[in-house]
Amino acid sequence: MFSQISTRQFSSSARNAYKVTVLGAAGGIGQPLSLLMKLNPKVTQLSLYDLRLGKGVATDLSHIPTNSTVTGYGPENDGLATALKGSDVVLIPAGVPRKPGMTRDDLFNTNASIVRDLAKAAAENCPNASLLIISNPVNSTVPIVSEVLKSKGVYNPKKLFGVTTLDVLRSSRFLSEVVGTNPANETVTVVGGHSGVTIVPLLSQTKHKDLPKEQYDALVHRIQFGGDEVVQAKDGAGSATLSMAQAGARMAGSVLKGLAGEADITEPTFIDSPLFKSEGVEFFSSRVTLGPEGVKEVHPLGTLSSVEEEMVATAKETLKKNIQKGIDFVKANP
Ligand SMILES: NC(=O)C1=CN([C@@H]2O[C@H](COP(=O)(O)OP(=O)(O)OC[C@H]3O[C@@H](n4cnc5c(N)ncnc54)[C@H](O)[C@@H]3O)[C@@H](O)[C@H]2O)C=CC1
Ligand SMILES: O=C([O-])CC(=O)C(=O)O
Repeated sequence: MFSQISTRQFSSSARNAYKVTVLGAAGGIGQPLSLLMKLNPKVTQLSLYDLRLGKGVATDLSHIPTNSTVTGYGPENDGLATALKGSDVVLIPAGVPRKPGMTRDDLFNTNASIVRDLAKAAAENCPNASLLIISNPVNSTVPIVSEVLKSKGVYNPKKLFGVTTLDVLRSSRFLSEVVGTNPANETVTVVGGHSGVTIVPLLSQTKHKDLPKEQYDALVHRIQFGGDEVVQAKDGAGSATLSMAQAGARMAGSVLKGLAGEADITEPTFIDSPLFKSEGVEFFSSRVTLGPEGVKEVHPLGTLSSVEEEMVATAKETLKKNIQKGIDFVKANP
């Protein structure tokens, strides 16, 4: 009897105990994100890696009395490989953030090789893990990871996610400010990608579809360029970290719920998507239902207003270039 119970506890289909690894765990996003993962009851092993301070952050978090062990690693003694081994979910917020005047694409030269190398390590040490990419520019770093995984023969498109959840959080918040409601009751689907015009909030699918044009235009602009607001307010000290940690923890929480077999877990996320592949857009963010194998269902965009149709068309053109840039980088710098 006892052995039956223990077997069931560890069977992969009904599991509720997961190893989550954060790469870049000592950074502005990494620290609060790691804290939030420490508070998630599905996480029983939290593994933190950074070039510096990984062990310090882990020791600090390890004093919180939740049901998980926390282990910190640096690059010495094969720390990255050890951090990743056996991971179910890997969150990647490693890399440099923007300063005022920069676009996310300006981060490409620095962050592309960081993400490529971390993806190689993930491919070698936890080829079945769900990988959640936060490092910018997301529109290019996600294709970088897919190319690396393909080159290692372990690419599973159902388990690679670009984290666009912050756009979803901002949409709820900013919409609620305009219409005077509780943001907790405002859900907005955001599709496309994660930068400027590629961020397309589908406000026509909310109950506030008749906003006056001026208000609507200002709201869409604020959602698309919400990141700039934080970059300017931080004045050279980085970009969104705390709201991003909340967004990353929500996305990771949803992926974990999907892995655990919970029903109807849906999030917008930037994935290897069938929606516009025939038009040459390999990755696209839309609502995705998450399940035990990762992506379970990719939802179509649904009915769009004519303005949204135009925004999606513009997003696709920019996305094609951003995606190709990532693919070309790995081809030229394997
Ligand atoms: N997807 C999204 O919605 C958002 C993405 N971001 C992006 O997240 C990234 C991180 O932002 P912050 O945390 O504010 O930056 P940060 O500079 O505060 O932290 C980055 C951390 O990454 C570490 N790191 C650098 N190279 C590494 C490597 N090879 N291996 C492991 N760790 C490494 C650094 O040591 C540092 O601790 C940036 O690229 C930023 O643009 C930021 C906000 C929102
Ligand atoms: O704006 C940035 O550079 C960081 C980011 O992606 C965001 O806040 O959405």
